[in-house]
Amino acid sequence: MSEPRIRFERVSLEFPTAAGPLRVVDDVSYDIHEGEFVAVIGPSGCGKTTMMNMLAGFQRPTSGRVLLDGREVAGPGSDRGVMFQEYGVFPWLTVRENIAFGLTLKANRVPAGEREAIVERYLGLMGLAGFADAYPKHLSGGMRQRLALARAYAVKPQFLLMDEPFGALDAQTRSNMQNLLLEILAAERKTVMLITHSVEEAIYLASRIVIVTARPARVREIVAVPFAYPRDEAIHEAREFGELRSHIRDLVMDEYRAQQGQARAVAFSE
Ligand SMILES: Nc1ncnc2c1ncn2[C@@H]1O[C@H](COP(=O)(O)OP(=O)(O)OP(=O)(O)O)[C@@H](O)[C@H]1O
Repeated sequence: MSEPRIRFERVSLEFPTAAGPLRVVDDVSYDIHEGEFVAVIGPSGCGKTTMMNMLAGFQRPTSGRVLLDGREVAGPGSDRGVMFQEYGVFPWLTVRENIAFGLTLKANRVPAGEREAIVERYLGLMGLAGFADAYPKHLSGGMRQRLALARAYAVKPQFLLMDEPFGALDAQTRSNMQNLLLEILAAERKTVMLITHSVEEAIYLASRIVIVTARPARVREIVAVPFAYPRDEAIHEAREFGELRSHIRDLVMDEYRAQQGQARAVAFSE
C-alpha cells in the first residue's frame, strides 16, 4: 500500500489545568491515504477537535507524532484548508472579500481575473450572491457557515479538515452542502478529515469512520463504509446503511454513557 498522506502515530495530548494535566487524546494511531475521506465521530468534548488541531498545526502533541506526507506537522500550512466551528470568516471583510482572501495569499495566489471567477462561482454555489457586499455580522449562522465553506473550498487545498462544517444548517441546506462537497471531491481529488456528530452524515460522506471513545479520545473502532463513489442519496435506504448506522450508534451511545458517568463522578467528588 502507498505511504499514507496523514498519519497519527501514538499521539497523546494533555492540557495543563489547575487540577493537574488533563489528558484529552490518548495514544491515537491511524492513517489517512490519498483521496480518502475519514469521518471522526464520538461524544461531545471527548477530544476530536484537539485531534484535528494537531493536524492543522495549531497544537502540538504531548507525545507521539502527527505526520503529513511523512513529515512531522510543524505549524499551519496552505496545503490544509481548515473549517472549524468558530473559525474561518473575518468580520472586517465582506462576503466577497472573505472568499477572495485566501486567493490573495502568496501560497495560493491566482491572477485577479481568475480570482473573480472563483469568487463568483462560490457566491452562487453557496447561495450568497445576494450578500456579496454584506459583512458577516449581517448574515445568519447558517450563511456564515456557508461562507466559511466557500473560503475553505476556494483555495483548493490538498487536504480538507472540517469540524462540524454543517452543524448550523437546516436539514435541507445541510443535505445540499453534503452533496456539493461530494461533487467538489469528485472533481478535485482531496484527502479529507471530517468531524461530525451525525452518524448518517459520516456514512453518507466518508470512506472510513473512526469512532473515538469518551475523553480521553482513543480509537474505539475504525469501520470501512461499503459504498462506492459517486454516491446517491438513495444509499440512505440501503440495508447495509441501516446496519452500519445501528452499529455505529451503539458504539457512540456506549461512549456517550461512559462520558456521562465520568461527568457524574467529577460532580460527586467536588
Ligand atoms: N486549552 C485547553 N485547556 C484545557 N482544556 C481544554 C483546552 N482545550 C480543550 N480542552 C478540553 O479538552 C476536551 C476536549 O475538547 P475538544 O474540543 O477537543 O472536544 P470535541 O470532542 O471536539 O468536542 P465537541 O464535539 O463538543 O466539539 C474538553 O473537555 C475541553 O474542555
